[in-house]
Amino acid sequence: MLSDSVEDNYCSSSAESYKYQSGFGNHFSSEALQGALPVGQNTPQICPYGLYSEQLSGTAFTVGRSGNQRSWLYRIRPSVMHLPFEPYRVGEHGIVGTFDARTTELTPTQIRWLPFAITAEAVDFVDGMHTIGGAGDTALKNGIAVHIYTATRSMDQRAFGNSDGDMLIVPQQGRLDITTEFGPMMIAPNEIAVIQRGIRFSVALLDGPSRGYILEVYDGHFELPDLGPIGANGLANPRDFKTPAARYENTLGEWTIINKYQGELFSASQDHSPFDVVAWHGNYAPFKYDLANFSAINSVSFDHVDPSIFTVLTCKSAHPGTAVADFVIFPPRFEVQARTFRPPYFHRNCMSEFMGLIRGEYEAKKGGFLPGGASLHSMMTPHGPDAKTVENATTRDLNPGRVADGTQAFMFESMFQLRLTKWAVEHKQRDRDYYRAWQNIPVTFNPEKKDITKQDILAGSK
Ligand SMILES: O=C(O)Cc1cc(O)ccc1O
Ligand SMILES: [Fe+2]
Repeated sequence: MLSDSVEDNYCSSSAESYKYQSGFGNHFSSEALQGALPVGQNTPQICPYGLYSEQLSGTAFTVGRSGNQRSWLYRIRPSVMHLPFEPYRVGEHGIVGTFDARTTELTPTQIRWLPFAITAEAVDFVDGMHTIGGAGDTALKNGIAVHIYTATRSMDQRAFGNSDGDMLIVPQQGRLDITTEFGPMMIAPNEIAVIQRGIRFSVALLDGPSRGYILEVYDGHFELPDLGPIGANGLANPRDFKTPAARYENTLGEWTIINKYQGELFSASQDHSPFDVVAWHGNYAPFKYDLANFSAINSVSFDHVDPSIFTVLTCKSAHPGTAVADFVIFPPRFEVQARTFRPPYFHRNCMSEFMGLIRGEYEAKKGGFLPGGASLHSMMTPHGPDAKTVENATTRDLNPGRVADGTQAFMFESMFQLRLTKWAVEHKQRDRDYYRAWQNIPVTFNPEKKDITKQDILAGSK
């Protein structure tokens, strides 16, 4: 038997400590100690090195083979060795998991938030998580939530596990060192991580005050979109996804497990590190992806292509082609379309569009939509480029050019109608003047002249 506290091969602060396995949806195998994975079976009577085997199911046992997800963890102690869960900060934490009239408010209006302020107080990733809005109910495994996190300190001997859904984390400021049961991973702004239901993790801040966005889905898992006529390659390529390699710590000490269950938080203490998984195998495992690896595809002739062309990951619903949520980005790229109104078009959508900005400027809104801020254009609510963008788009020369250089905006697009938390609706960073973005769009209609020129538009705007 290994004795407690003698062995500690976990050190997350140096770059060499991150080792990844490449691929999307693979059946991975990883061991931090050679020979720790049982050969030929999952549950030997006694596992190598005296480890315990534990299955983590990401889908019901009986889900068909192509969709079935589970992993086997070989750990020093089974994760059940903790004291009972007790309510944690009831009524105080910022998280919501049921989106009804008790917890949330409704408005179809266009909403924008200036960058969410990062508190000066010492707040870790869990305590710094606030729900902006969502739909549905975790208990029915139906719906989504959108959260913002702002954090100023690392989680200290605390691990977080979410019984309610999978979380897609989009850091906007500050690199995150995320220790997971499957091993450590580091994500920087312009990278994302997905941590699925039930997987415990702890977030350390590598660059001080940090901020980012979280998309949580209560059912299904994120997958790569089908490519159809695009062919076998392009958009997010499978081999650019990275899953951590096993790394464990064998330490005693007081740990707190915070469990999000039905939108409430519960805490349980235990006398040892939860990151004691020495080896694991399976296809239910967290992963990260660098958005710079996205191979963007778009029109090389004319017209603005729908933003679905930039889908990184999708969580499918039961309705083919209609997503519980898509994670879409607006990456730097060339723009070459001829005779085209190039920015995002005016739009009313049967889906909800929540957007955030990681860095730079978004092509449809040159001011007001800022890194660390957000916008929500709800189902069928009109939106589109602001007045300045419209003027530029209708009067500019359409040379080939670059769009969005140095920027990265993204959208969580969902089939659900979102309700907003009071926190979000009343937030002091809410931009009450957002509607003004569209008020000065000029009327260029002239029933006597079919072929309106740039000069006509410029003359009209004087
Ligand atoms: O800015 C938006 O609203 C997102 C968006 C972008 C785009 O290129 C086309 C449609 C659309 O809704
Ligand atoms: Fe839109």
